[in-house]
Parts: sequence; C-alpha cells; structure tokens
Amino acid sequence: MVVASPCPIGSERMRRMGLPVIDLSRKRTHVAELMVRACEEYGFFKVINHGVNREVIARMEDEGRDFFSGPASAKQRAGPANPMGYGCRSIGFNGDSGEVEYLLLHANPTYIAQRSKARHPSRFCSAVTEYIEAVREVACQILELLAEGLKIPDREVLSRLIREGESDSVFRMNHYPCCKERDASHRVGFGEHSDPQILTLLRSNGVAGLQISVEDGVWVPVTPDPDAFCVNVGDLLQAFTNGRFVSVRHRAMANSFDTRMSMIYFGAPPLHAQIKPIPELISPQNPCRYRPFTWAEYKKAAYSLRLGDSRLDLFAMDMNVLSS
Ligand SMILES: C=C1C[C@]23C[C@@]1(O)CC[C@H]2[C@@]12CC[C@H](O)[C@@](C)(C(=O)O1)[C@H]2[C@@H]3C(=O)O
Ligand SMILES: O=C(O)CCC(=O)C(=O)O
Ligand SMILES: [Fe+2]
Repeated sequence: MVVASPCPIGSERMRRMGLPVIDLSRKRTHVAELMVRACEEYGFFKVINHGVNREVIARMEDEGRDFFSGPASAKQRAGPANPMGYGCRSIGFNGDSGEVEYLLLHANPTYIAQRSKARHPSRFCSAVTEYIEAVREVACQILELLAEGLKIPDREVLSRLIREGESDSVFRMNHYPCCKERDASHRVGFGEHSDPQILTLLRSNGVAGLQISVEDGVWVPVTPDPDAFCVNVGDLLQAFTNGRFVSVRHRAMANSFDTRMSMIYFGAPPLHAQIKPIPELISPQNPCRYRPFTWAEYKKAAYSLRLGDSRLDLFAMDMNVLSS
C-alpha cells in the first residue's frame, strides 16, 4: 500500500501552535499570503469571519440532527450509500468501516431536491441548498485568494471549476454517536485518508474528533470551533499546484462524552475536467510532477481503492525519467 503525505510540520510545533487561523476580514494580500503558507506547511487551516450566515448554519445543523435522530425507516429510505445516500458503519465499496453514520449528497440543487428523503423533505432540501451555496462561495473566495497568493494571473483558474453547474462537488454529514465504552478514544469513527477533491470545508459541533497526521505517525487533534470552517487541501489541489500544496491525511475518532456531527463540503470539478499542474507552477527547479488526468479517472481510481490508500501516486510522473 502506498500512502499519502502526513503534514510537513513537526508534531511539537503543531501541538504548540495548533492550526493556522485565518481571519477572512483582514487585508486581502495578507490573507492570501497566510493561506498559501498554511497550504504549503500544514495542508490545513481554519477560517473565521467567513461571512456565512449563522442562521443558515443553524438550520442545516437542526436538519442534520433531525435526520440522524429520526426513525431508522426514514434513514433507510435515503440509503444504501452507493456511494451517495445514507450509510451506517460501512464506508466506500472495499471493506472500510467506522463508528459513523452518514449522508452523502451531490451538491447540486436538482439532485438534492430528488434525494431529500428526510421527514420534512422541502425544509431539508432548502436548508441543504442554502448551506451549500453559502459554503461554495467561501470555497471560491479561498481558491481565488490562493491563486492570488501564488501569483497566478487567472485568479479564477480553480474557483471556476467548482462554480460550474456541472461541478461534481459533494456534501456529507457525518454523525458519530457518543461511544460510552471505557476506552472509546481509540475507536475510529472515520479512518485515515486524504480527500480526493480540490478543497474541503468542514464544520462540526463543538465536539472533538478530527485529527491530522504529522511526521512519525503522530496524530494531532484539531480543536473544534463551531464558528470556524476547517479547510483542507484535497489531492486535486496538490496536483494543480504541482505538489506545492499538500493533501494531508486525517481521520475522525469516536468521542466518549458527546455525540459529534460534522458537515463537509468537498469542492470538485466537473467529471470531464482535465487536471494537470498549473503552468506557472512548473519550472526547471520544480518540473511537472503529475501527468494529465480527468476527475472521472481519478474518482474511478479512488473508488477502486481502500480509504487509506494513496491514489495521487498513480498519476505521478516518474521523476527518475525526468532527471535523466
Ligand atoms: C473508501 C472510500 C470512501 C471514499 C471513496 C473511497 O473509495 C476512497 C475515498 C473516500 C472519500 C474520502 C473523502 C470523502 O469523504 C469521500 C466522499 C470521497 O470523495 O472520498 C469518501 C468516499 C466515500 O465515502 O464514498
Ligand atoms: O467527520 C470528520 O470530522 C472527518 C470526516 C472526513 O474526513 C471525511 O468525511 O472525508
Ligand atoms: Fe476527509
């Protein structure tokens, strides 16, 4: 098994400092610079003052709570996850599992309207649609700031891909029931992996569980903050930036005291989109590291592998051939 990267920052520094917290209301050039550094050094950061209306978040959270606490029959109606839909414990198609139940939806309004199998479908559907729209805007803003920070003249080169009507972005709600067992802190909710898409925006209630892999197999917990979005670089953004940004492995652990719910937006391009390093990020010192591929090809590879496998290596250029 080949695995994806841990965070390049050492465990001590990560424990001491925690993740970078970026205030989106600060000066644009400063924010862009901080974000680029965070994506290079941590692959993860938090954003605050992101402008997403509290009520939009609260409505989504209420709907999520209502769905997961609802009758098994309503949840079964939304399943089984193939891969979209409701799933319990089983993750993906290749034998992965964890102490989690979830709802996976395409982030596209028509799909959401058709797949709203909650107890109050139209209320659920409008809460999800509003939430996704608001979070997608933040994701686009971040991708444009990153392009600016990387001095890429086409500032929309990345944001355009997830703004497109045909974007294959996904919305996921994970519900981790409180695990009353004596040593539940060792129980895995969602196993280690990197996210395949471009950019992930995660929000959770105030309960801990998310952890990031740093060097030497150490896992560092992310302090929960319901007012922030936790943002991470996905595999495609690592490829677009020619390896300058890192798609870092993370996982979610069970919690012995409280129930945890996370709501995650995975910004992805349309299926037919070509993924290849952005030309401005290729140079003789940093030759092209990935061969061109489509998101459809990448997704197929992801779904044929286990959760913890690295798929980006399959699309990497042979650097020995390049240097000879
Ligand atoms: C085991 C798997 C679940 C997953 C598809 C995969 O084959 C490998 C990647 C997994 C992942 C991780 C990030 C997201 O939660 C997710 C929706 C995605 O796009 O890739 C999941 C997939 C899933 O749960 O279906
Ligand atoms: O629920 C979480 O905190 C993390 C889950 C995750 O990483 C994912 O669904 O890709
Ligand atoms: Fe993830």
